[in-house]
Amino acid sequence: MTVPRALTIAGSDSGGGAGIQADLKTFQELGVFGMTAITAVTAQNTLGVQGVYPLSVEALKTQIQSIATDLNPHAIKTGMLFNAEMIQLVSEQVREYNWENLIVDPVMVAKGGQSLLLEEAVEALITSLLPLAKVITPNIPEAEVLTGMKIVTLDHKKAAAKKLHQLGAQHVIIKGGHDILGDTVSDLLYDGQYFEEFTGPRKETKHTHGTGCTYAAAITAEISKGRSVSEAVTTAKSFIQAAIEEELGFGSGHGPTNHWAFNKTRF
Ligand SMILES: Nc1ncnc2c1ncn2[C@@H]1O[C@H](COP(=O)(O)OP(=O)(O)OP(=O)(O)O)[C@@H](O)[C@H]1O
Ligand SMILES: Cc1ncc(COP(=O)(O)O)c(N)n1
Repeated sequence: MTVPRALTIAGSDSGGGAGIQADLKTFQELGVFGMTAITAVTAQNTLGVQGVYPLSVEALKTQIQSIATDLNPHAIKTGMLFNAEMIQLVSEQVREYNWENLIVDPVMVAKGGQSLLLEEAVEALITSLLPLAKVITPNIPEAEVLTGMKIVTLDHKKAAAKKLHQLGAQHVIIKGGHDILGDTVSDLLYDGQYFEEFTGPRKETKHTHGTGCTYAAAITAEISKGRSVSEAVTTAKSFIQAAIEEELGFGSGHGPTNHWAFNKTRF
């Protein structure tokens, strides 16, 4: 039996709700062996980001090399990439190792508003990494930055998804967490031909730290098992819905989601 294996290239969140920690917990819950290449160490809790300590480009390069030359991941996810040099390096390595199952979560700012990607790195993300992505998972503000378009209506979302596809991403998912408030939250998937919506009930809660990381990690885990993008998003939506609904409720600010809720509801 082949053990599905996934690599996350992202920042460490000391608070455990987002970044590398959210990715590993999600991989584990979905039965996938997780590996990591860390871009930066952050000091965070539910109140915000108290420090960002990027690693050297050399340190990132060697981590990815170690994994690529021995452990053969079936899918690769990127999260916080911090600067243009790291984006350039990851793009080169994705090409060098012929990694086709690349899921790009274009992390830009944390919930509390602190920057996790330098402004001058956005161009590198668009020109170097986006064209290599099998799936890109921006939230609405990230999709606005990447496309230069204002997104309010469903038609705007569709136009932005088309533009991101034209820029080279094979599949685009524009997430609805930041949508105008309603009873439901809808994520829009575009594969270059068809649109598909994934909709669930909106939970009124402040405990949404790491929702984006967790969702993209669940998509990555399912793709590492050989699922189609649409199948992977279906599972990921159920995973994040359970993780938000069964909230853990600790921390004085934006608390983490519940990574074990999905399996608890199934068994
Ligand atoms: N209040 C909510 N209730 C139910 N589902 C939600 C809620 N908020 C976000 N989601 C879902 O969580 C996933 C992540 O969406 P969101 O738009 O919040 O991403 P994000 O902004 O990148 O996350 P993050 O806040 O971690 O940066 C999507 O599937 C979205 O539909
Ligand atoms: C290391 C790291 N990566 C990603 C996020 C985004 O998550 P959120 O927007 O929920 O704070 C984060 N806070 N920290």
